[in-house]
Amino acid sequence: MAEPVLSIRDLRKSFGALKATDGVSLDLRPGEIHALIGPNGAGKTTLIHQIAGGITPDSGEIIFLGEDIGALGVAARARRGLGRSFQISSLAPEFSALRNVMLAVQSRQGSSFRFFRPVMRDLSLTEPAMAMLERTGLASRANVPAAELSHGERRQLEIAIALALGPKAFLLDEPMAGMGPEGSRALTGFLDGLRHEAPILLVEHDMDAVFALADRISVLVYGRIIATGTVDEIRGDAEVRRAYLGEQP
Ligand SMILES: Nc1ncnc2c1ncn2[C@@H]1O[C@H](COP(=O)(O)OP(=O)(O)OP(=O)(O)O)[C@@H](O)[C@H]1O
Repeated sequence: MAEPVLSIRDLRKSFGALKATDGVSLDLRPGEIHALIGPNGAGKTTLIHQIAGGITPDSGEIIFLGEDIGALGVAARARRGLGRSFQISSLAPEFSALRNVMLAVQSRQGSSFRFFRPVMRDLSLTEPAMAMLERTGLASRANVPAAELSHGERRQLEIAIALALGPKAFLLDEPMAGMGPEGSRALTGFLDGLRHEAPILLVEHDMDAVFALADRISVLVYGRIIATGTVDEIRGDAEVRRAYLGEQP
């Protein structure tokens, strides 16, 4: 089997007496969507933040592309290709959608000197940025300020920005949240293709999306993974049904 792109080994994080991450190990393999599901407060977001670098684990390893990235900050992990889309605050609200993606393209290209060219006419930035907006279905909204985009459109913009950074893996925390049925369907189709570009660790409460997309699912309950398996294995797992799926109407 191919080497995992991302490997979490025995990760632990407590907040006071609360074990938010209690010995979590999981792999993200090339080409897969690995969904992380679990009840509210199970520790999904805390786990994603530890992988992205925003929260420091108490112990454990995070191996990305064969390298232990545990000591690196958020920006250094992103530069190595750990793409994420869950920080709406990372958008510049007054800038257009296009300009937001151009900033990401520019940061990927490095800080070359561009003092003599008006940025919006710089084709080396506008063309790839426009291509990302087209891929995420946002091209017709390219000139709209991020602040005026709908919630769903902002999620699309975050993904366009993540794509522009050339990720080798994606961390997506509830991309379907706040999307209508049509938006969820479109995003599901988009993510389906994206896995071949970079595997995706997907935190999602929308079970239709999870069951449609996931190659594997890990179920997190009280900071521990109680099961990892295919959609069929997880649906048929008695403990999972009791701890989580059974709660769903
Ligand atoms: N900074 C913090 N300080 C103290 N407790 C925290 C902190 N962050 C998270 N927690 C607690 O850790 C536990 C896990 O929270 P987390 O947000 O990771 O869960 P989650 O699975 O993402 O939940 P949801 O599905 O509701 O988003 C919760 O009990 C939460 O209250």
